Amino acid sequence: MAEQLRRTKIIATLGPATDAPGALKKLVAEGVNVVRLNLSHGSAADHAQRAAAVRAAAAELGVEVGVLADLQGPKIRIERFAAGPVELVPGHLFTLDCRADAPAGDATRVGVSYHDLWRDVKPADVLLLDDGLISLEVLDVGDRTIRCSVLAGGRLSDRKGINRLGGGLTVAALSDKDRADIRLAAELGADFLAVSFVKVADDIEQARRLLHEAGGSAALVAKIERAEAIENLAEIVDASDAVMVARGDLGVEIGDAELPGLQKKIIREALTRSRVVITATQMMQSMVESPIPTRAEVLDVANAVIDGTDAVMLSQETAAGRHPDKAVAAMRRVCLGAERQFEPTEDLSPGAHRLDRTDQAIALGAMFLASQVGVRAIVALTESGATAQWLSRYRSTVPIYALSRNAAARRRMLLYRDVYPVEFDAHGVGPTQASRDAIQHLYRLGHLAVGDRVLVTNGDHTGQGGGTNTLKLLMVGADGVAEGLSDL
Ligand SMILES: Nc1ncnc2c1ncn2[C@@H]1O[C@H](COP(=O)(O)OP(=O)(O)OP(=O)(O)O)[C@@H](O)[C@H]1O
Ligand SMILES: CC(=O)C(=O)O
Ligand SMILES: [K+]
Ligand SMILES: [Mg+2]
Repeated sequence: MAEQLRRTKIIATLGPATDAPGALKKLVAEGVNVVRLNLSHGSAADHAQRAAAVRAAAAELGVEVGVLADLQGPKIRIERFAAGPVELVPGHLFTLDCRADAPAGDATRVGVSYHDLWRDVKPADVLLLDDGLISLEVLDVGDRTIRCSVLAGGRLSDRKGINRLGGGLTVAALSDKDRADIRLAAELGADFLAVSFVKVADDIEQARRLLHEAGGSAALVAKIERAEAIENLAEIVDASDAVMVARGDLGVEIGDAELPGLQKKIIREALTRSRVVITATQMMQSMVESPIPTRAEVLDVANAVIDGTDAVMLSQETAAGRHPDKAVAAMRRVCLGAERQFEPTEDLSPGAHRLDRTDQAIALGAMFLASQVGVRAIVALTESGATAQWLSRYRSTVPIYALSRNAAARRRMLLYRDVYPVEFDAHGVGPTQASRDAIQHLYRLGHLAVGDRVLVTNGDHTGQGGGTNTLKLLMVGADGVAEGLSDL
């Protein structure tokens, strides 16, 4: 039997743990499709070096890997400790020092990045640190200091985030650092730009404008991690290319008990609006230390796959964990298992997905036919990747080979569930010949075999983005030469 293709895509965050010699290459070999540069940590030089290193590793292995740059956004963080991580003990006092010149922290106090924080909190507020692993209750607020009692303690290290339970603790949408980082993302040639703490569609439109001004062409990812983003979900999804269920901050802003329902809601909203969706944070958290995931983590990753996510993401597990490559291997294994055991059921009735464009209609036609006559694959000849995006919004079991000469488009398609981008240039031949050449190319690569039925989508004019307007049903003949078939 042919090796099972993995349909769900894997994103891994880079960091100190992936800087070790050979570490990146292992990660890529284990199946990472896209790497995330978290612009909340490290210098521009670190990110440039990591982007170059991952491209070198991918080239060496003969695969394509995309780069996602994740803006810090208006996240409030603690500053650094004088002598490494501290241990917070429940019931003990801990003070947040909001002065600009606060000294490096210790087990009793630490500075914060937002110097007006003391104006925004009041006694009895609960502050959550490190995505909720540690919590503090505000006792009193003095001049530039917030005195707290530790509710849930634990190890606290430099630059962890602070949220208030119930939300509402953030400053303006795009900071000066974010603006500089958008220019950095353009310089690095990032394939995806993730915008943190989005509240309204305009946050995405602003980021897109700044990115274009800087010469970037990345796809825009809206991180859904605030209460306001849930209220404005439809307009934000429409304004973005992809959305991320950013469970770390979302869980502390809205309460962790709401996460399962919100994850399903965000994934459904993304798919029906023809957008891509990433599920992120603490998916394999115990693997920061442990070489194997917990049962709960296995179920969590599998459930995200069953919910219909395009991609699952690793954060600290790969950025600062002890077993980055094992975390990727575990994710791959669990995704494959979930994909084997659960047959997606897609609603192909009219109205279940939006149809605004001809290429979307062709994609629906292809999916409907695939479900009726049974095909080995859908082959999409695509310039911009748009047809592959529309095809992949349906949850089916048919692999979609997306053939494009455009490397940037191929890397963007790396996030789409069920889509396998393949480099292919039709070299100016007409559409009929291009479809036949594409099938033979996939046959020679070993993706198709004699006797396979395939659906091909194409445009009347090859090399035109958004021009897909034809659908063909063909069979692979001897030597991979396509033949028509009259009987089903
Ligand atoms: N590039 C990096 N350099 C140093 N440490 C990193 C880096 N990336 C991640 N880490 C460590 O891993 C932890 C978890 O990674 P993650 O990317 O989820 O960060 P975060 O600060 O929680 O994220 P976000 O700002 O996106 O909410 C970080 O808090 C940090 O301790
Ligand atoms: C990824 C991220 O920013 C979060 O989960 O909060
Ligand atoms: K970030
Ligand atoms: Mg976040």
